[in-house]
Amino acid sequence: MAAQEAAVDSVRDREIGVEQEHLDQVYRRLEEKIHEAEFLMHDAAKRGQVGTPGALAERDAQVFRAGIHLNRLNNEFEDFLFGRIDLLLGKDGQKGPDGAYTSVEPADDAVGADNTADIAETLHIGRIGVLDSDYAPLVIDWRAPAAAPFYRSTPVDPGRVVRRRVIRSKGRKVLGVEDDLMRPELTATLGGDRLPVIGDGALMAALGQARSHTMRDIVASIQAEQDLVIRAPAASVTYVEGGPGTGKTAVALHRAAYLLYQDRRRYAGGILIVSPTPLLVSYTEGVLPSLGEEGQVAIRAVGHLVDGAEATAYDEPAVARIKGSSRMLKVLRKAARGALELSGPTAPQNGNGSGHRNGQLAFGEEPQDAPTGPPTRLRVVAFNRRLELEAEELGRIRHNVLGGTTPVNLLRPRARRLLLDALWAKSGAGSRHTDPELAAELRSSFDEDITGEDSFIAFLNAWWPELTPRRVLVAMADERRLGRWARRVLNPGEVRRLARSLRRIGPEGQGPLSVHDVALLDELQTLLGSPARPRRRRELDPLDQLTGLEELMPQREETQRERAERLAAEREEYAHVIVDEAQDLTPMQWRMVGRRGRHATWTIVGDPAQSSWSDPDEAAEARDEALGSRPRRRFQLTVNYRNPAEIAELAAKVLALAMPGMESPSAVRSTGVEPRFAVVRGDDLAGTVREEAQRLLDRVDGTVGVVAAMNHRAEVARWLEGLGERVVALGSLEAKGLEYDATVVVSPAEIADESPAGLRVLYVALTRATQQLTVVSGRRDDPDADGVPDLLRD
Ligand SMILES: Nc1ncnc2c1ncn2[C@@H]1O[C@H](COP(=O)(O)OP(=O)(O)OP(=O)(O)O)[C@@H](O)[C@H]1O
Repeated sequence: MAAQEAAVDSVRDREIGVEQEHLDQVYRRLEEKIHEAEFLMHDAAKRGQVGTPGALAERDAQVFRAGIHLNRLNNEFEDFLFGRIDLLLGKDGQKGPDGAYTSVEPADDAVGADNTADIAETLHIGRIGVLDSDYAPLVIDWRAPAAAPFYRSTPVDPGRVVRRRVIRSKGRKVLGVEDDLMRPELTATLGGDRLPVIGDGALMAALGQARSHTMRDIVASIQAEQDLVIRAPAASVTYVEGGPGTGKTAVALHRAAYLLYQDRRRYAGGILIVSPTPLLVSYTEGVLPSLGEEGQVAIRAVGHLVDGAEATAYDEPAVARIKGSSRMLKVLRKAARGALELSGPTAPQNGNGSGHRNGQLAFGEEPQDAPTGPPTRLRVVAFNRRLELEAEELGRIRHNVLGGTTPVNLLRPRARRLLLDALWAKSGAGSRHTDPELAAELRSSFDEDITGEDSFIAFLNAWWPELTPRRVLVAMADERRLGRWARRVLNPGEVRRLARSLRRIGPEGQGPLSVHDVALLDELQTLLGSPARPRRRRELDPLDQLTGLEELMPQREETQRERAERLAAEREEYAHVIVDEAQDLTPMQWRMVGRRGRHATWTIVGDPAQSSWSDPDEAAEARDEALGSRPRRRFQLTVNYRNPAEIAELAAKVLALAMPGMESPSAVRSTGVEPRFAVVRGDDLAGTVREEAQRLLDRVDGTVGVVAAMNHRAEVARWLEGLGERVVALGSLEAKGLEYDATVVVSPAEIADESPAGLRVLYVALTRATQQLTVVSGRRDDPDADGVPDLLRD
């Protein structure tokens, strides 16, 4: 027995040695490339300014890229090389651009009659591709077509793959190998020797690792059903559904990296990943650089999509429901136009006391001011005559201009023209000349006279100010006014709630916003429009005045980065939009996201069973509107890689209540550790929660998440003070998409009662742990003798 183990160990060591040799070769090759690039640079520098600026820049860029390459390999990638496949002879004998044979199916004579076969090709898979000096592949990029069999091959459908190997490495050192045999019936030889097979369970090893506060990539263990989604052609809409832990977020991120690799030019337009919470953004953000992509991908929380507006406040469910509903569109349309008329002549209001009597006052220079109402009369002097427009005429003109759907801020020139027309008619000067040319001349000098007058400019600024989205939102905080704009759309109770919630933004519009407010601001921006402004002149680019190479290096690096950042900041639309946790977007949020991908292709991942939006049908309708008639490809992910079976089973009880008939994904592993139920002693909820968190901290190496109802999260954070950085307190809605080694779920009943979608939110909370779960019941949970709360009993 011992001898057998020793033999296995020696085969393992030998195989590790084989992979180590290969990795050494890869690094040697990379260093060679760096040297080549450095030589080119020094050579170029010696020859001074012989090359054209373009050629120098190109060479310099090559050095720059090579430097980044090595830097990354040395520092960032713990496991640069992670896979290998040993393949039978292919059918067609064609090579792809990466030098590997591309056919998926084996040649007819690849396997002998006695079930023996020779390995015809061995490919190593890594985070980026490396070719040797003869352009033969040393490492194939994981996104290349030739790497697909590494993920797709299964014993049922092996293709050319005989042995699939996962290589564990750290920096330049190979630590271990794990093999799967795809064709166990074969006797395969490699270079005359029998093909060895080492251990199993590469996936299980990956899943068993402790969790940290940031997500890892899954590039070494992507599963076949996930790979299909990652590599799906980017035409139109790719729609992915799957239960908790099926890898939707991981797949979405890997897909972004794949798309960029596969068609860099097309996606130079940028990829936007929309995430539900800033917590999930910071959890996932690190994954892309490790996949070999950065710069072109923006990961943003749905509350941070509008520049200059960051959602920090939380709306109670009843308010969120109003703000998120597509009914708001009607209200906002009215408000965007109505905000011009605040307590004005055509709509007398209780108002904020209009200080403006006529056009002589300096009106509304600060559009950010709380609305004070427009002037009621225009007085000017033209051709030595005093001309006046009264409230009623002004109202008529405004009404006239506002007909149609043109954004309000873009209508100002039209309003100005109609004012001039009305004044011209008043002046009677039109009848003085019958000759059209003379009449036109007279008219234009009349216009010039008036528009040069300070009082006219001041009047126009006050009567048709440039409206900002915030200003309109502030105007909506007045309940009576909002009632008018929301007539027949919202009921009085809804108007009251909405107005009260908007008062949080304050009269200056600088108070905290919620995610739902941000979608309203974005809609208003579209309804109001931005008047054209003179463009800022582009700064001189140092590359345009290229002189010498050496001074250029540091400068160039900086300008490249700056330029990337500037482009990202200016970007309003993207070439591809990925929506994570798509089930949670409200109709108004779908509109906001939709505007950022009008010409984009889309990847949408979500799980209806985890929706915290109370009316999933309405949201689905808005989603369909945002996506238009683009054709959809649907995928389903079915395996839960996060939760052990013990936790998944418990969560399935809540799923059955929340979405009867909906199937749970099947858990891929089991730990033998059942969820634990704790009951609060006396009234000491704080003590019990703290104790359970401490208990779990002692049992796992990684993180512990404590999930409670939204309105208890601050309190729970205080209970956990001093327990260290591995433990985090979360509100139920913040837990979305995250995962921990262990979780404590505090009072399921409270979470479930929190909102109409409460059971689905509870389902989310119960599916966050990779190893252990404790449920703490309060009195409201009605626990039985074993501490199992009512909601989680059979
Ligand atoms: N093929 C895989 N290999 C290794 N780990 C995987 C694989 N697929 C998923 N995982 C891991 O499973 C966990 C869940 O993945 P992810 O968060 O992407 O799931 P999800 O479907 O978005 O879940 P939820 O809907 O609950 O947010 C992550 O830790 C992820 O790294």
